[in-house]
Amino acid sequence: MTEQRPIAVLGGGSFGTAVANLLAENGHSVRQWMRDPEQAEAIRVHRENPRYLKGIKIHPAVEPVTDLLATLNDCDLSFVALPSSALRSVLAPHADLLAGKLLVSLTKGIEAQTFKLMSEILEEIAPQARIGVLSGPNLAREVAEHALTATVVASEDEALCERVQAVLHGRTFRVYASNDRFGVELGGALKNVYAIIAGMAVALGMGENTKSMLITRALAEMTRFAVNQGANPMTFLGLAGVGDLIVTCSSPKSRNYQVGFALGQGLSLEDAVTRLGEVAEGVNTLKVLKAKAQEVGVYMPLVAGLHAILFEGRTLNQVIELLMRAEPKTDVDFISTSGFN
Ligand SMILES: NC(=O)C1=CN([C@@H]2O[C@H](COP(=O)(O)OP(=O)(O)OC[C@H]3O[C@@H](n4cnc5c(N)ncnc54)[C@H](O)[C@@H]3O)[C@@H](O)[C@H]2O)C=CC1
Ligand SMILES: O=C(CO)COP(=O)(O)O
Repeated sequence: MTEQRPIAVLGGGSFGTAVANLLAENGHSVRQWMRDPEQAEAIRVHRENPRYLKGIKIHPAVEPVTDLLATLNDCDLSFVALPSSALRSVLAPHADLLAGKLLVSLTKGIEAQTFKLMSEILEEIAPQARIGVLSGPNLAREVAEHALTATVVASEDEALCERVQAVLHGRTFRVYASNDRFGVELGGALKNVYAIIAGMAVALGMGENTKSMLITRALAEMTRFAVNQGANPMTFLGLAGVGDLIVTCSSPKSRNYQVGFALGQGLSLEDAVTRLGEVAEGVNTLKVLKAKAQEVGVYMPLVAGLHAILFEGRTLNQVIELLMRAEPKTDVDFISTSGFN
C-alpha cells in the first residue's frame, strides 16, 4: 500500500539515491535531503545525480530537497544514508523533531570518539524515536541497476521492520527482517576493514586460496569481536554478516576494496582516499576497531596487521610473515575442542 506521507531519505550520495529510487518505484513520494543546493538543482533539472551513480535516472517521485527541518516535519519515516562522520552533527540540532518518528540507518560505520554505531547515536539523540537499521550485500550501483538483491532490516520494533519491508520490498529488492539490530549493524561496519585487505590482496596478485582464507578468517575475527561485544554470532551467518563480507571483499565496485586495491598498487593511504573521492568507512573503522580490540582483549590479527601497515610503519612482508607464522589455532572458535587430547 502506498504511504500517505512522503518518505525521507537523508543523504545525497550513492546509497541514498539508490534507496530513494527504490521507494519511488514502489509508488511512494520521496524527499531526498542533501546539503548541497547545486546538487539538488542539478537532480531537479537533469533527473540524474551528477556526481554519484552517473547514468542512473532518478525517478520523478524523488524530490531533492535542502530544507532538513521541513523534511523531518513532513515525514514520519526517514532512511539515514549519511557518512558516519556526519550523522550526529546533521541530526542532533533537530532532535526535538524526531520523537515518535521512525529512523532507519543505512550507514555502515562507527563513531570515532565514542565507538558508537549509528543507531546508538540516533537513540542517544532521539530517545523517543523508533529506530532500526538496514544492512546487507547492497552495492549501491547494483541496487540502482535492479540487480536482484536482498537486505536485512533489523530492530527490536517488529512493526518498524514490517513497515520497512512494506515500503522497500519489490521485484528486485527483497527485505528480510531480524531482531538483532546490534549484530546486523556491527556486521555492516566491520566488513569494510576486510574489504580493504581483500582489495590489497588482489592488487598484489595473490591467489584464490589466499582470498578465500582472508574472507573466512575475517568472518572468524568479526564474529569473535561481535560475541565479545554481546552480539549473536548466528547473525554473522546471514546477509548482513557473511553476505556483505563476500560482496565487499570480492567486488571492485566496493569503495573500501578500491582503497585497498590502490594501496596494493603502491599509493599512500591519503592518495588512495583522495583518488576515490567517496566515502570509504573502513579507514576510520580500522583505527577505532584496532584500539577497541586491544582494550577488550580480542584477538584480531587481520585488523592488527592492516593497522600496522597503514599506521605503524610495518611493511606488508613483515606483517605477512607474522600472520603466517603465528601460533597455530583451531578453525572455528565456537566448536568445542574437548575432543582433542
Ligand atoms: N554506496 C554503497 O554501495 C553503500 C553505502 N552504504 C553506506 O551508506 C553511507 C553513505 O554512503 P554513500 O551514499 O555510498 O556515500 P557517498 O560517498 O556516495 O556520498 C556521501 C554523501 O554524504 C554527503 N555528506 C557528506 N558529509 C555531509 C554532511 N556533513 N552533511 C550532509 N551531507 C554530507 C555528501 O555530500 C554525499 O552526498 C556509508 O556509511 C556507507 O557505508 C551502505 C550500503 C551500500
Ligand atoms: O556496503 C556496501 C555493500 O554492501 C558498499 O561497500 P563500500 O562502501 O565499500 O562501497
